[in-house]
Amino acid sequence: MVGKGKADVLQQKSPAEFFADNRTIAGFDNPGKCLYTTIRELVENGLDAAESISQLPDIDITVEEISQHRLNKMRGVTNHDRIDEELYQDYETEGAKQKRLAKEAKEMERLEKQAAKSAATLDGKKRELEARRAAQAKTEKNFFKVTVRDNGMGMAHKDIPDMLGRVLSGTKYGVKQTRGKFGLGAKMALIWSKMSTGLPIEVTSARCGSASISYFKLDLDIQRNQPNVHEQKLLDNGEGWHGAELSVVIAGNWQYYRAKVFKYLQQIAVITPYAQFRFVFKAEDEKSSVRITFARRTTTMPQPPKATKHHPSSVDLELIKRLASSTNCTSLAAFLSKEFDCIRRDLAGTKISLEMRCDPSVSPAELTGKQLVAMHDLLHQLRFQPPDGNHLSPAGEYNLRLGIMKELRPEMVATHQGTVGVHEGHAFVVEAAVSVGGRNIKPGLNIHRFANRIPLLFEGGSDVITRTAIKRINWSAYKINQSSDKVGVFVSLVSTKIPFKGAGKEYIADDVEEIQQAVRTAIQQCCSQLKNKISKQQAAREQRLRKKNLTKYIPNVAAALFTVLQAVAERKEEPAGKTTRPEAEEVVVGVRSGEVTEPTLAAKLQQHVEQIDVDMALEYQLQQGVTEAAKVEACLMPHSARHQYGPEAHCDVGVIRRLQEL
Ligand SMILES: Nc1ncnc2c1ncn2[C@@H]1O[C@H](COP(=O)(O)OP(=O)(O)OP(=O)(O)O)[C@@H](O)[C@H]1O
Repeated sequence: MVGKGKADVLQQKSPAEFFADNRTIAGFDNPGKCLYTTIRELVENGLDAAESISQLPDIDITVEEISQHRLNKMRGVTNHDRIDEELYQDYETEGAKQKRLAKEAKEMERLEKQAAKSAATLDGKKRELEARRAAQAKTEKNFFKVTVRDNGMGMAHKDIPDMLGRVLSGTKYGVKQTRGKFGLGAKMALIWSKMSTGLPIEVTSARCGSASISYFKLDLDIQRNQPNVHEQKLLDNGEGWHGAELSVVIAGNWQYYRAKVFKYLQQIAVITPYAQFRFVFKAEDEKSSVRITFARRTTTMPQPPKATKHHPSSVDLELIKRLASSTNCTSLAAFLSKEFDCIRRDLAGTKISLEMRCDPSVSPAELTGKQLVAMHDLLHQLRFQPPDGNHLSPAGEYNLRLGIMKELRPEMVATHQGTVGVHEGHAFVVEAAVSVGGRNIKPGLNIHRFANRIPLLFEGGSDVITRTAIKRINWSAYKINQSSDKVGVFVSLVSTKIPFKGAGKEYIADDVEEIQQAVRTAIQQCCSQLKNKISKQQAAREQRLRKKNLTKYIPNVAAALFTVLQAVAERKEEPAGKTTRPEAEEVVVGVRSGEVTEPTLAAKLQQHVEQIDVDMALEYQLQQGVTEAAKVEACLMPHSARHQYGPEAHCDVGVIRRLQEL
């Protein structure tokens, strides 16, 4: 008989244990990414909290570097001097150090020699070396205290331990557009803090109008998935503050991820220009500290998203069972019309019940398992109005444009907001902006992705927005060169259900046909608007170039012309049979009298070039068509009852009417 091995023993894991073991799923990969995701999760909670009470968000983010020595002090661990250096990983004998330095110098020398032969090889090698160094830096870790403070709705005292100390608990599970969704982010930051430093989270929070401020120091019992409160107290809220401040001490890597953190902050400032973000990085060495403020540029906030009901075609069997057992409705008819979106009263009252072969007055709680299965099938087969999307809260073209102008200062930008689409019974809206030019923009497509107004910075290659922009748009048809022009593509998707891949909310699936199509249409609409502007800009550029070229030759032409004219002027007699035109004769006389000189000729030529410029501009306008709508009445003197129109003067581009006094 084979005995049961240890591996066969049935074990169970709590959700907290599962996520602690599989941190990557939630975006907590390496120390650097953990620092980035912690900041992101706390900032997004702050934004959700402020927007839910229609408060212009004020978010303060502080990342404080903490040395191992200070961390040990915080943890109450005694700092010991090393007794035997050789036992440590970072130990290097003097000989080994010299050997390493010599090897590195030799490698550099070799690379430089290669440079003489082929620049490309050197580039490749350098990149290889940099990648190796980066990979090393990525896994290096330091310690940081991350604190995020907001002016949102705050949390009720009694709920704080569960909200922040129990994985998969939150207030954002309803059918509502929110940045948070899974009830996981802040807890993952705490789990990482427990795993990397062993320190608890500190929370200070007050609800609007609350006389006290709640303070908690707590951590999470990972095996039991339960909060473990170390300390709690109520402080006086004399100043009537509301909001939350969360603080965790975690391992991280600032050096490698600082660029990502700044990019994230810049992107979130683009999509939320009505928020103010103050970021401070306090380094151990004061010189390396950083302070950045992304100032609020508008006080116009999008309408807050509203909670809506489940659309009948979005519900699964389990959800129907849950709704039927928890509803307050006492009849099937009321249950269908009150618990679901888009089911008309008349349909719910008779027709659907009839199709289900059920009495409309039967209590939902009394429906049998089979009847619930029949209801589920039916709800997916019947035709209902799609959700109208009024509950969604896109950033709005105004905000999107403002954010882009503020952060990137492009030469031109076009925006478009698509109509409401539906995916699995969930409404969605796609907004897009395409910009050309601007500061800190690389040539090519610079794609910026947002989902429920969160910037997405990782896994871009698999995302529906990136793939659509790169593969499904014919940029040249819009006079945009996708490799040499500095193009910014901004696409924001809002929905009550974003098809994210993974709990880390890093990219949107590319397999939803409706979303793919809506993203494509939104980008194309922006491109069409830009095409017109780009054509005009190109024509103006060509014109400027032509003028520049003509102007360049004026001195030489004037000199040559003047030499010829001088020769003619010095001639005593005209050759026989040759008659000179009177205008030419006039010029020759001018040369003789000194009235026409080389500079006057040059000035005349310049005047002519300027005139061509004006004529061409007018001609261009004519080609574009001066439409009725484009005509503007301009009065050059006060237009009153004492005046009337006199005779009209017509020219190619307009009509001038003289005003006469009566
Ligand atoms: N700054 C805050 N202000 C008010 N409530 C907060 C704040 N931070 C967290 N909460 C509450 O705690 C809950 C849990 O937050 P957590 O970050 O763990 O998950 P979430 O935001 O709901 O979802 P996700 O995991 O998708 O981010 C939130 O649903 C919210 O109710």
